[in-house]
Amino acid sequence: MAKVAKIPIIDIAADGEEAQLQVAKELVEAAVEHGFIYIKNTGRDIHTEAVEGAFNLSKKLFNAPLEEKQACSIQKNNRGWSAMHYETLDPKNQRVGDFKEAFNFGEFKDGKPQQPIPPTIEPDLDQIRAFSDLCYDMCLKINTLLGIGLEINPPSFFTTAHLRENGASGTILRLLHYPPLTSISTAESSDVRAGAHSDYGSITMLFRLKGQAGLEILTQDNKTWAPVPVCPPGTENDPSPPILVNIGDLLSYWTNGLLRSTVHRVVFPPAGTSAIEGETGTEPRYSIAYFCHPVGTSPLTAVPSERVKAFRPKDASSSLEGNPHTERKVLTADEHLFSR
Ligand SMILES: O=C(O)CCC(=O)C(=O)O
Ligand SMILES: [Fe+2]
Repeated sequence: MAKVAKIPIIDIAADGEEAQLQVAKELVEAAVEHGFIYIKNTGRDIHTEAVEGAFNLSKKLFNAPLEEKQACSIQKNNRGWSAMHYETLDPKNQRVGDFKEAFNFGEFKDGKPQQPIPPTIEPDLDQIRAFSDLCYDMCLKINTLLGIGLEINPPSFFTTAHLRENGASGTILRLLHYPPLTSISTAESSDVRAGAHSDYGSITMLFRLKGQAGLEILTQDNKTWAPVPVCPPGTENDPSPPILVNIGDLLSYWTNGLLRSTVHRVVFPPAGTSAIEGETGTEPRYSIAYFCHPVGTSPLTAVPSERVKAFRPKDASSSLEGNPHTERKVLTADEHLFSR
């Protein structure tokens, strides 16, 4: 049976400068070592009702008539609905596309979505906006903690680059729906719910539901897949499962590879056996991801942190070999995104 992933659990709801510094250091170590971090959800930053409300809305949206969803099909701007098998995250290893459907909300402007919305959820737009606002606030908080933990001068370096008032960004709130194994008669062992990939942006915040297995990360040492429990030991009695935060490619690039962007995927858990007690793949699975991106025009200039400057990637074949801070062309966040 696969060993579960070792991912640190951090409570960022610390008050006082000293406690905050401690949390910031832990967060950076987790981002360097694992690229994934559980943020304990005691309901202070994102309350239970907000998370539950978002999942209820997600079910409502995916249950909407097909024509409503089709009328909002995903556009070049990465906003809208993607149908079952539309996306293939790991084309080299997948026979068919991902067994999932998704709906991407881009940033709202003046309180309004900038994309077609299925009429079924039109009355719920304020709720969606409020939920993305909570995610946005938490994204800023994590960016500030990373700045403190990396001893960046000023510590607001990453946070400033994410401020909405400074312009539009590729930030996306994504609702995901994965059908249960039982409703798919043709699934083969190579079929996955979401193929192996790393995320593009700065950080991703992932919300999952208790009991719903599927997410795995690629371990660094022996390159095996390790399942990621929804509620790791110590969080079982929290009001909501922890929020899983991971470092995306942009932030890894920006920090010269110091912060790790980790490959992950979503699978059909093997029938009958359960790698994680209390989790199965027999129900439809829902998850919600908030992909943070800096403002598109933000230049990804050298990070003013001694630790980042001194870091040399271990992988000699890496294109980041030698600290490129002094040599490489400064990309903007949008240029980095479009290069993907
Ligand atoms: O659904 C999940 O657990 C993960 C989804 C994911 O990795 C993604 O959408 O990038
Ligand atoms: Fe992902």
